[in-house]
Amino acid sequence: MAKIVIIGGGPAGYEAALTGAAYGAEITVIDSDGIGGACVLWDCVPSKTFIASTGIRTEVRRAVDLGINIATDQAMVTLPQIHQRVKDLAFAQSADIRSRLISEGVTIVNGTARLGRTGTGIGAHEVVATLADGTTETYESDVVLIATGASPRILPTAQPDGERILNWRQLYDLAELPEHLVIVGSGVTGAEFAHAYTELGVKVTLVSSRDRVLPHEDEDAARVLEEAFSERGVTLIKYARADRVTRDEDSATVHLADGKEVTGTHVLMTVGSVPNTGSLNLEEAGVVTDRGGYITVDRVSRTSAPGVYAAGDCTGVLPLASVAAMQGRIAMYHALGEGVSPIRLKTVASAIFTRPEIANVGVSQKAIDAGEYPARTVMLPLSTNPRAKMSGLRRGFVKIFCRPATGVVIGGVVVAPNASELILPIAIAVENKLQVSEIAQTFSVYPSLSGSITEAARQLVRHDDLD
Ligand SMILES: Cc1cc2nc3c(=O)[nH]c(=O)nc-3n(C[C@H](O)[C@H](O)[C@H](O)COP(=O)(O)OP(=O)(O)OC[C@H]3O[C@@H](n4cnc5c(N)ncnc54)[C@H](O)[C@@H]3O)c2cc1C
Ligand SMILES: NC(=O)c1ccc[n+]([C@@H]2O[C@H](COP(=O)([O-])OP(=O)(O)OC[C@H]3O[C@@H](n4cnc5c(N)ncnc54)[C@H](O)[C@@H]3O)[C@@H](O)[C@H]2O)c1
Repeated sequence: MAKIVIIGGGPAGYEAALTGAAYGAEITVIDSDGIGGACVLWDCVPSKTFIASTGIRTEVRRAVDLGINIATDQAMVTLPQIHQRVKDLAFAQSADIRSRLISEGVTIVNGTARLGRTGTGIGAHEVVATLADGTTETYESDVVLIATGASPRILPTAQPDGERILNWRQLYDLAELPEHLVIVGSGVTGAEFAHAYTELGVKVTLVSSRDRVLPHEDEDAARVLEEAFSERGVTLIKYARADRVTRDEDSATVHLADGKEVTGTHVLMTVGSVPNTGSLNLEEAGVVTDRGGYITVDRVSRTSAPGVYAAGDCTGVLPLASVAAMQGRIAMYHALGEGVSPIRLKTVASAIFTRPEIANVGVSQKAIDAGEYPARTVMLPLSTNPRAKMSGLRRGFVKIFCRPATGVVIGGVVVAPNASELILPIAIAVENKLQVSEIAQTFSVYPSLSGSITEAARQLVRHDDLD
């Protein structure tokens, strides 16, 4: 029976553990903070749970347009209750995953691990764990998987103090809503929290180092979100780099590189993450990292050291829970000699949980416009969709991209309140190389937002002589 030690119990680590156990391997997971990892305890799950509460206020705000008169200020926010719900849900999910691992025969160790001796062959590796009581324990294994995730990036001149200068993991300990929240960084994390706090009635200023929010996402989608933000009173400061952040008794100030200042009651730093790889003893073990400290892996999660695999955010491949989990499973298939398909990032679906949500899959519009992929494209505004009209939705669209000659779907974007759900048919089409005609011929419910997906596909078919 193969002995496998997994360092880190987030999606990469726990999904790998379940896969390895299913194939009969003897699995030990060593985790320092809690099973489920940062994903479940501090990042993805808490933020989406928090956003679910703010979504209720979104509906209240919109209700008046549909003839239901609820004053938004009557929808009182009970912040401690929201925070408690976030924490309870995160801990319950962590406990669920822990029980599942134990029931599958996985050994769980609470400790901080690093690589010890590495070599090739059976029992060639040692992993040294410092346990909660300060003692160390050494685990021998045939295979090691490193799945240690990442942590919020901290600017030395903007140290979070948990009171006025915050990272996103400290938000759920605030006793009261900020009066004016200044968010530094307009990536996905910054945009999601700008949305959430605005919906809770907080004045938000978003400091973006680039020309727009979501610089890495679809430009049309980012424009829709910017319009929605502007309508809800978010102040967006573009081309602004934060040099440092200072605080006094009841305010915090972001000092920008051009000399200007932005003051709020609180500052939230969302300036990216750094991999948790600094104290793993990687260099001595022959595991190569890049300059940012991310572990270099191939498409089956192998590192440069034989028998040592890595998966998830510590590899920097694509920091999503779904990708971390897939990398972890692939590592186990490969290590255990099972059939394995290398990871395909072009089929990954992801979503940004703002209002509207932004979801995408496959090839991007930017890559098509740059000539990297020949494609025919369609962009269908949701304003023409009957269900959208009935629900009073003014914003959003569906984009589908397909190969010019064959009509094979290669990507798409959905901007809609539930885009994270609506992207699935396009993701299935991309994964299975379906043609636009196959989506077009599929019955969608009338009236439904998904009708815009079949309609967009029909518009592409119409111009496609060969299908
Ligand atoms: C605010 C936010 C929201 C997000 N929302 C989404 C979303 O909606 N959808 C999505 O797909 N992704 C989302 N992500 C990304 C997602 O959270 C990550 O991609 C995911 O957590 C990566 O999983 P992982 O297993 O690599 O690492 P993690 O979840 O970070 O788990 C790693 C674990 O390893 C432990 N560890 C670290 N070092 C050691 C050590 N030396 N010894 C033992 N244990 C160690 C850590 O404590 C942690 O428990 C979000 C990220 C952020 C920041
Ligand atoms: N819904 C989701 O799936 C979800 C949610 C959150 C995060 N994530 C994952 O995490 C990844 C990282 O997202 P993120 O937003 O945390 O980080 P990011 O690195 O994508 O964005 C950070 C932003 O901060 C800016 N920045 C850096 N230093 C700055 C400074 N001094 N002043 C002003 N701006 C500065 C950067 O230019 C960048 O645009 C995402 O790409 C995604 O894969 C996913």
